[in-house]
Amino acid sequence: MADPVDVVLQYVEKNGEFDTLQLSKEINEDHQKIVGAVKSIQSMGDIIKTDQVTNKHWELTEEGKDVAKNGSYEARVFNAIPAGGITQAEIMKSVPNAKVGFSKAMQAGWIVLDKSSEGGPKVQRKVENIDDSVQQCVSQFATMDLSGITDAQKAEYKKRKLVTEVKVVSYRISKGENFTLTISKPEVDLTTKMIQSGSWRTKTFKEYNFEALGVPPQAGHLHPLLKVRAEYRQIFLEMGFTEMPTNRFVESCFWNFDALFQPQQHPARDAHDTFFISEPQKAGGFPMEYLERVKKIHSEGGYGSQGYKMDWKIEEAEKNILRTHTTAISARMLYQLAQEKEFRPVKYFSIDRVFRNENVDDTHLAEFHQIEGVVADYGLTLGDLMGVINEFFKKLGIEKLRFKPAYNPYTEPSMEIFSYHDGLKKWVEIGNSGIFRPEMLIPMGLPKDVSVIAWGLSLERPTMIKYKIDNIRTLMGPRVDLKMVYNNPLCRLDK
Ligand SMILES: N[C@@H](Cc1ccccc1)C(=O)O
Repeated sequence: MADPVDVVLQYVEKNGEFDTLQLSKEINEDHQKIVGAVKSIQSMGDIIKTDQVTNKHWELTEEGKDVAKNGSYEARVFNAIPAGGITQAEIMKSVPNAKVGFSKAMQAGWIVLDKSSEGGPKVQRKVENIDDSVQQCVSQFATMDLSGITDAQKAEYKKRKLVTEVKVVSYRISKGENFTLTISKPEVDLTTKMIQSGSWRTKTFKEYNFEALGVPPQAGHLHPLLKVRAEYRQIFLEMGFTEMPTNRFVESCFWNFDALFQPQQHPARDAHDTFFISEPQKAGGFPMEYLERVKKIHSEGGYGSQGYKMDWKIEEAEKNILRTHTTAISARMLYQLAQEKEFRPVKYFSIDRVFRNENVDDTHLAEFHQIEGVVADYGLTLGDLMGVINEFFKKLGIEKLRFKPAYNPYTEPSMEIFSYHDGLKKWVEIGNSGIFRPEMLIPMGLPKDVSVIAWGLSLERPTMIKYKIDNIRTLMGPRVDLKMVYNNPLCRLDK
């Protein structure tokens, strides 16, 4: 088409007043293009007057079009019934959306299910003729003349997704004070040429539009997991915790299992549950005196413990794996703490990735993130553990907690943490916790009257709940849609 700005001006000159939708129809041009022209004329002063109008009208959906053409599903069910009746299974096969059609036809009293007929129940016609008022009504929606159609019918067909109500914003245009047919488009850029030739002196320039939205900056966007991680980190920091350095995915069995008093025959150390590294296969650089004490507690016991009374082999401890929990880092940190001249109480946390050789499904991946909190101090008790955990979850807005006795090789007692999920209306497991065993702490060199309480949970579970994601593969892995990352809002865990 000619310049849409000219088209609009000519049209208003000819017609005096008009609606942009009317023009769009008449010259068969995209309405948005005309609206664009109107807005650009608007920006040049009072050339035209504009009034925004909101129009609503009904349109048939694809399904609605099908019903208008071929009849309602209930009529199609009715029509598909031969003189002798038909089984329900056959009806279901022969008509699209037969389930809906069947129940509507039953409701209308058009058909019956005759249980007494030979060879099993059959669907029979109950009346001779039907009047397919749905088809008639829906067809009427296409004509834009809705006389005789009640609001209840409109609501019903909308609910059945046969029709939709569409809103279109258009503009009524009339001449303004400074109406003219010949507007010269103002310049948008001051160029070198204009300066050199001096032509800028006589040109008009477009005014700055300070209301215009800027171009969204091409900045990075945090993934939902990272947003939720930032919130958890904030909570730990508020509670005076220090972050542990978790920058290693490859860990030795020694720190991942042995230091945590996990027996060498434990099933978690199996290739079914753990990823073993082939290159390099072995780790080294262990603090040997400590390693000897770990060996001793496993094989012979000590400090009142019987140990496992089994051979402890360094070959097992040397194996490199992908860490199965961040508790390996807690072990390293506690060992380091024990090497300091004098014991000082600490509160540590970490949030990072761990790996388990699991079958992948909607809620499990072979890697996920663990959130872990550890407190070491003199004389901590189970009451302290429950207290910190309550405090921690309170900051997340979770107040209904229950603890259930559990088993971990490295904690005694151990407790699973459950919280009442208001949406699911049941208690769901949200974490695991315990008091680290003396068999783990004393070989490290920590004083005997120091106890260490700890708890762990996954980052994925609260993130999925927060962002209403029900398949973990939407959140992690090759199927992640970057739009999901761009568009998801920042989070507040307690909201
Ligand atoms: N490491 C445990 C979590 C945990 C951490 C600290 C104490 C007790 C349990 C797990 O993987 O589930």
